[in-house]
Amino acid sequence: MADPGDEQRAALLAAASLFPVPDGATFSYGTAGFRADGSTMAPAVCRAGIVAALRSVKLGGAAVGLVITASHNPVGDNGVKIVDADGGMMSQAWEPFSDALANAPTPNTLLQFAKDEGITLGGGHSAQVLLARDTRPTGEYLLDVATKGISAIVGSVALDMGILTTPQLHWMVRNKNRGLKASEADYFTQITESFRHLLELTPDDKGIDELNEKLIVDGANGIGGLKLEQIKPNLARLNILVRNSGKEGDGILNERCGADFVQKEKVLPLGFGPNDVGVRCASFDGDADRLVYFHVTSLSKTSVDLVDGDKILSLFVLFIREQLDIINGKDNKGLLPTRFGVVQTAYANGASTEFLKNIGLEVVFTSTGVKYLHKKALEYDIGVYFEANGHGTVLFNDEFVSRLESLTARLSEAAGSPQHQAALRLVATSQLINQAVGDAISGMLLVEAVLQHKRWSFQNWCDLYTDLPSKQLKVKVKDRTSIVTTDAERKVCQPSGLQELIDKEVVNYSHGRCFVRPSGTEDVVRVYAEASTVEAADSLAKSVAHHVERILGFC
Ligand SMILES: CC(=O)N[C@H]1[C@@H](OP(=O)(O)O)O[C@H](CO)[C@@H](O)[C@@H]1O
Ligand SMILES: [Mg+2]
Repeated sequence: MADPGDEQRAALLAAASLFPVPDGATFSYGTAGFRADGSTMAPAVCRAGIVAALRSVKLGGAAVGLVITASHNPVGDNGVKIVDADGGMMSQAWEPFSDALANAPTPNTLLQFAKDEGITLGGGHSAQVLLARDTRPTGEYLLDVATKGISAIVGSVALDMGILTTPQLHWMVRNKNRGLKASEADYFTQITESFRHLLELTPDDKGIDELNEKLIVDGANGIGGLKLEQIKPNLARLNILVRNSGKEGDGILNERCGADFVQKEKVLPLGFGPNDVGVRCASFDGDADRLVYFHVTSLSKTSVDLVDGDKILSLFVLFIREQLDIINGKDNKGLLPTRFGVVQTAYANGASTEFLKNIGLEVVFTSTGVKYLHKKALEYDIGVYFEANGHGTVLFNDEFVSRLESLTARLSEAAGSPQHQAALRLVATSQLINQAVGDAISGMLLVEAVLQHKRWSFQNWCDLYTDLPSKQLKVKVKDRTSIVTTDAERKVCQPSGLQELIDKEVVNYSHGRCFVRPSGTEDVVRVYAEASTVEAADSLAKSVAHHVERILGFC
């Protein structure tokens, strides 16, 4: 009888030889998967398919996800990201293996890894991988490549879920493994229904004025705008207009539009202009996992008033805190004692952190990248996390949701009481906001529901606090990895002497703050500086960038 190991080895060799790794490949899983020019991605995507299938086998056949996307990057780029069985990012413990495999010429790395991990290939657990892609031109081809990689693990099944936003696929994987409804139609039903519930729970509902109902969304010419168009008719009390919608002929993906462009450049995306003054606008990135808001200002033709991830987080925090205070009283000793935490990164504007601390919240910091923030936020009953660039969500712990649901059932005897209403609002929030990952569409609906709840205009929201001026620079150096950081990337520990130089610069500036770190997605060192004026922030960033260039060697 043939050894099942032989069949497996032959399948791996066949897939690997279809997409040989070029000499000197240096793929790195990075902050958010493998990314590069789309035309060069096939070898890494094929191997990511193998990793995803192997991960599923390791997890006893639970569904794992694989998305073909390069998010906010230019249309010619593409990438691949693996979604773990809980709907979150792939376990970090598997990243070194993924790197090794993506850069390895033969399948031996995989067979050795499987052995080390105690995974029996062909041992009865078949793998299940759900696939999706965004709208990039190389997407269809790369999805096919990923399928071939998945098939190289004998007995595995690849399920193509279609063209989706990244958060939709995360949601599907999470739901499928929880035995819940997991189709795209189910996703749409859940978010539109919970949005409607939240609106029904708005206090003193007098309806809202026409201007506040209007929302213009910049879809980055990606998948998010297309999906939003689909659910628009089911969204009560919102008059949504989608621009850069991703429809044929509308414009190029992420080109001078989208959340990354608006947040970094602080200028209007294409398609927006003076006629939009006074209207609330939102912007998604290319795969719709980032969300920012903005206003067209009457002062300048191009600049925007930006509401970034930090202010979205602050709005969510105020809303949730209000509900918790109604249920528990200010001392948190009432019917539903709650561990409520807020997670940010070093890129959070200092004014936002101060605002959150001033209202008595526990704020913790992690390294850059959703995988770190998400993990931290899971430690709380309710954990809110956001990156300044608009990646983020609100996580409700399972045990807490059970307590919340039984409280809601108990309080239904006093239906309509403030406590019952507040508990129902929290339940609806936990169903609206994506529990697997940051999601521009569901995040936007929560923003809209909260603004209506508070009867707030965009300006009320903007005025929560004033962002400190900040500046980000990229420095190209010989080897960015020679920078090693600590304290959630806020301090440099290597090369020695660099932190002291940064400290010496910072003391010269009022409200000065500055840190440097190697990017996880680009071959650059990022410099971030904050100070009380735009000029001071620019100057601090420049001085520190010079030190980085001098010490690490400019290239
Ligand atoms: C300063 C910044 O915006 N960094 C981004 C960027 O990571 P870097 O490691 O900084 O390249 O891309 C990540 C993935 O999209 C995102 O999570 C992160 O916030
Ligand atoms: Mg994205």
